[in-house]
Amino acid sequence: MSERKKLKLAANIDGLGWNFVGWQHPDMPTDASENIDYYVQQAQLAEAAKFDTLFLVDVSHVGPGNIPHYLSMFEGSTIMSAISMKTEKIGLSATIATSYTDPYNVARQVLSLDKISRGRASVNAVTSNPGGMVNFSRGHLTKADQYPMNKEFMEILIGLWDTYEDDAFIRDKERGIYLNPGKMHALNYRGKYFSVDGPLNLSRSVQGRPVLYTAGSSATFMDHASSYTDGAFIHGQTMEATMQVANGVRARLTVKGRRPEDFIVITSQNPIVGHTDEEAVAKYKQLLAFNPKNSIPVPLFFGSAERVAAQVQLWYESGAMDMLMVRQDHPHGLRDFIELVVPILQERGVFKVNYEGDTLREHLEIPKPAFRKIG
Ligand SMILES: Cc1cc2nc3c(=O)[nH]c(=O)nc-3n(C[C@H](O)[C@H](O)[C@H](O)COP(=O)(O)O)c2cc1C
Repeated sequence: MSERKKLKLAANIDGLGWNFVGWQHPDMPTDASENIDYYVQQAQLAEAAKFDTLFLVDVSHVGPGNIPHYLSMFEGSTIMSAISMKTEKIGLSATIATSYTDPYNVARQVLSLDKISRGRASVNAVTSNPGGMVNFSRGHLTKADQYPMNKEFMEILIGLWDTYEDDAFIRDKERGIYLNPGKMHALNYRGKYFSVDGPLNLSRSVQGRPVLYTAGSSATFMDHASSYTDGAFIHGQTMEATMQVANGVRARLTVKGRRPEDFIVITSQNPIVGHTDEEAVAKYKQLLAFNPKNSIPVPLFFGSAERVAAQVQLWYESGAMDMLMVRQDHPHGLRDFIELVVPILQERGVFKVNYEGDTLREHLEIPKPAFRKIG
């Protein structure tokens, strides 16, 4: 365990929360999911608590039956760009669906976010629900196309981010030399779904490349995560089930000659925390009372701060997660976790007390990838 990095924390900025009723709470702005002031407030709260990154999960196809948050929420890279100007250290992550956009656009958006934020950008590149095909002029494609597209997408993204070598730009006014053209590389990728020549018109990231994640549960997801990404967002109903997926991804990393220590396994929970168990139960019941027709599952991380801190530590130490993503069920879910649980984790040496670097890769304790020639 000597190489074990500290626990990482992510705050999922989920506006109105992950249920149908949180928006009715008196302290929740009813437009929270598209309210810039609310997002900035949550981001600054997480940064003050030294969270490693912000996260925004996404949806590509909605209808009136979705949770209120999904019905009116910001697009990820747009809101993360705005937040980057109101924060200094915390990482920024948007989710994009590789089935519903072009890799050239995403490479450019995310590397722009990386430049704007001075090395804090990341992207969660998921296949998404096949229902979204109809919104993106891709009604001729099916679920069976999604992972092959995802593979091509990842290869192009990584390739485009290595368009320029680190020292490609000379920018010497006296000599009138802007670029060393020998250090600019085209991609010339030809796939079944995407065809991209490159080069991309942005210099290399200070963190090598923006951090790349994906999310899923299948064997194909694990193969893609272990081949291409820096981290994987997984889910399990229990700690044991989560550990099984985590270990599945780690085993594949090892087979491919990668170090699991250089990879971030992420799982999300919606903690409801109180000073005491009774206080947490009261918060949960308050949510239920807003609309008795809408039940909310009892959170897995639930109860007094001591109890929840012990759960977090156990999940982390047993390898079920490297990073906990905190989502909100209760409008004070993030604040309560920060005020009550984080100090306990810090006191036990599980979570850091200060940022030790500037880039997201430094926060995550994962290496800066060396430039790799493409094309
Ligand atoms: C933990 C987790 C998080 C996910 N987050 C998103 C998301 O934010 N947006 C989205 O469209 N799909 C999301 N998905 C769905 C995946 O993109 C994918 O469509 C689904 O998991 C099916 O693929 P699989 O069989 O490999 O799991 C998520 C899936 C998992 C397991």
